[in-house]
Amino acid sequence: MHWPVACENREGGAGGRGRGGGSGGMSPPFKIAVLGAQGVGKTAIVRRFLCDDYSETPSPNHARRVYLSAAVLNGHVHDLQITDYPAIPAFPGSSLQEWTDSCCRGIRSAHVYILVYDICCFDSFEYVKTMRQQILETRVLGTAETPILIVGNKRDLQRGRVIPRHNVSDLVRKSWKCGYVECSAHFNWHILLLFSEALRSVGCSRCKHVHATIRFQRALRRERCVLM
Ligand SMILES: Nc1nc2c(ncn2[C@@H]2O[C@H](COP(=O)(O)OP(=O)(O)OP(=O)(O)O)[C@@H](O)[C@H]2O)c(=O)[nH]1
Repeated sequence: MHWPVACENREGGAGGRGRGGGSGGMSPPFKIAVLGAQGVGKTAIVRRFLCDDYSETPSPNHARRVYLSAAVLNGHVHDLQITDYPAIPAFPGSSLQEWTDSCCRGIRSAHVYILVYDICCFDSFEYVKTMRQQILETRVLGTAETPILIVGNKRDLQRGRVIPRHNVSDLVRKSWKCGYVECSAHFNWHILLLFSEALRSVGCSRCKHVHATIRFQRALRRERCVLM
């Protein structure tokens, strides 16, 4: 199994362009929005995925960070735009609100939302609940299907879990009809899986017949699993 090892992830403003290669600029990037309460590990997850990097020092985000990467989906290279948003107080209810708050730019047109909570923090799950509800209520009209993936981070702190896993999983999968993944950015558990799930859900809503075969640029190495 081979995949590109060069890392071309770029960090910058929303004006960042897709890669010159990849899909050849022909198709828009898959836009992935990572949301969650403060300190749940959004940045840690994104950086672990893109750079295999992890820091124990909290570095609160006050602005959104946009990263570009790529994934091979069923033999085609797609640009990925992953945006790590700060803990926004509410999902913007209109385009105007979205564009007047620089933290929120681009959020309403994401193709998939990764909503992260800390399995040891009840309030962070409440945040996810609220955010999901607001996304469903306020998304851009005409985008009926809004893939949302719920992610429980800090799985390594399992002993401090505040809601039993099966309760959350049942609620999320059966009632919300969303995907659910638990991960640890600290130990790199299920980080690849969660982005694969996110991409799969975008593939499914964009193109029904896609049974996604996914390889990520740079994100797969050595001991990590290969998803085919
Ligand atoms: N034990 C453990 N700690 C984690 C994990 N992921 C993140 N952390 C820690 O949680 C703290 C917050 O992580 P961040 O990635 O900055 O969280 P964030 O959600 O981006 O925070 P804001 O930008 O403030 O919203 C840091 O000290 C991380 O080291 C994890 O999987 N396990």
